[in-house]
Amino acid sequence: MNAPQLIVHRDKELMAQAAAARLITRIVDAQTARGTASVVLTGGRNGNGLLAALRTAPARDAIDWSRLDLWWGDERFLPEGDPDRNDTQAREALLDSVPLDPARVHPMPAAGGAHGADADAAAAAYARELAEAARPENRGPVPRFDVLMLGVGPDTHVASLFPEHPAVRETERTVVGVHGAPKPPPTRISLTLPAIRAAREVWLLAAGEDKAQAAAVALSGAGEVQAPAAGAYGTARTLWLLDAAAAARLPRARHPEDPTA
Ligand SMILES: O=C(O)[C@H](O)[C@@H](O)[C@H](O)[C@H](O)COP(=O)(O)O
Repeated sequence: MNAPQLIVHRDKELMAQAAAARLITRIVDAQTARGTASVVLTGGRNGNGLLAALRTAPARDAIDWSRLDLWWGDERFLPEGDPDRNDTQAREALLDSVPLDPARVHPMPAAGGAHGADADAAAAAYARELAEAARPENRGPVPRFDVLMLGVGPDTHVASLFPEHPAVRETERTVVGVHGAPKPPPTRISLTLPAIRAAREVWLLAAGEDKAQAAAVALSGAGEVQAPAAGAYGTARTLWLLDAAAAARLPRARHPEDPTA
């Protein structure tokens, strides 16, 4: 496992803008090298804040939007178009403003769709979609994700993997249904840690003082069942993008001087 890198920005607005700029560069590098790029989106305020910052970024259209694959790390299992769905919020923040290829945007199934109210069946269908997109050279039954982004919850959850819940213990499946989630809504779909760890780069987004304890716990050597964020790392890079408030409880040794102070 590669050691997490930490970057601390002055405040959450600057963190979102800097992370958006970083994502543009990463996508352009991948598209230049391989003709395509693949990104996994996260829900939540920090994730949507990054997408909104990307929408207004001056270099936004350096990205070839027609050659970008978008997946989700988790989804609230609600009807299509529900305002609380992560994909609804992502479309409002960015996706409806850029010329993506709809065939390359992969939302997780909605409640009341092909799988009715069965979140487990919906999760299995998304796992099949991922497996179908995988190439022989990929690590397991998911495609190569260039960047997989994860908001970090105050309890250290990432995606819809909550401390001590069954989904965080999954070692085989890539996508699971989540029931009884402590963060509403209770029924969700989530990538599992094995799927997350297949990504080249995993970026964890944590801004706000309500994330300070979670960052300190996750970066202190806690186990992944107790602190799922501790189990989120990439094959090439693991990057924590924080603001000063979220970094406030990190031990000095883990708290790089804020380069933007
Ligand atoms: O479906 C969700 O709610 C998200 O995917 C979830 O994992 C989120 O990223 C964290 O809870 C952080 O959310 P905030 O950034 O809003 O604190």
